[in-house]
Amino acid sequence: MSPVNSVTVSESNGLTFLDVDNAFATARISLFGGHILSFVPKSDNKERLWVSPHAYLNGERPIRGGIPVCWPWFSDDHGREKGALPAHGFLRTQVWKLIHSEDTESGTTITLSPSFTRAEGFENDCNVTMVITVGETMDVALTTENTGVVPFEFNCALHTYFHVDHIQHTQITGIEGQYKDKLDDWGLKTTPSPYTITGETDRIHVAPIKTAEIEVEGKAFTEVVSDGNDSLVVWNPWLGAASISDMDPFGYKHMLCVETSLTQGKTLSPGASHTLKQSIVPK
Ligand SMILES: O=P(O)(O)OC[C@H]1O[C@@H](O)[C@H](O)[C@@H](O)[C@@H]1O
Repeated sequence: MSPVNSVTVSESNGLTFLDVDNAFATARISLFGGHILSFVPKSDNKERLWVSPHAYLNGERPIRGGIPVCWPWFSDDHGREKGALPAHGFLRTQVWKLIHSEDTESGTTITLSPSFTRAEGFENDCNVTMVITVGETMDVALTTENTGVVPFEFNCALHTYFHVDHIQHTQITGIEGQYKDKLDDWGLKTTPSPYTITGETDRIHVAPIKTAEIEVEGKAFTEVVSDGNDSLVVWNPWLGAASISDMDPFGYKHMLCVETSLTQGKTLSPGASHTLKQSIVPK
């Protein structure tokens, strides 16, 4: 379909990109992965997302940065041995379709859908759509609908890489309680207060946390509002970035993943649907 006036379509290295430019913000979306790469609100012209300068933007690998869509499993939680199936599922490495676009008084809405939702490790009938609204805030809603005759279980995440000027001057507010530490055999730990990032961090906060805020240099920068989640994941590879081929060794200084997630297994009955939402709210 032809998109609306605020959206420009371009191609590069075999990938198709949608660039949104409206009264409120600019944004960039790759149809490969249904992957949002940029959100710059016009209120302050500051980029809210981070994309690695070494990201593969040619369809060979998932894109490092922006908002990878994890579905129908999170990380390697696919029930087989690690590496047997792609980490974070198979939506972030396929080409999505543009279903609809619309300009409204409050922004531009783009609806995307993956080309396929059934693959090794997940053989169920369902529809997946993602509605992206680019306005004063960026709102992303990922809906999974069971169109089959048997229930199924799935997980998903909006694995957002937020841009921060410097990780050592960054603090997260709004997260309390315990988290599961992937770096310590999933041991349960107490969330630090203040919540700063001082080393490699890979945590699943298993609670339906609705609002978390990223503060940089003591000032609120980006609020992350979640809905339909059972967890919030916080990830920064720190010096481990040096061993990630599509990150540079110091890339960790300018990013922080705060991921609106389902990690505990959501069962959908036939006919039922679930929406995972993340809003990125500039402060
Ligand atoms: O390198 P990937 O597959 O994009 O994953 C990045 C990270 O994603 C996070 O969500 C996981 O908690 C980490 O364990 C993982 O390393």
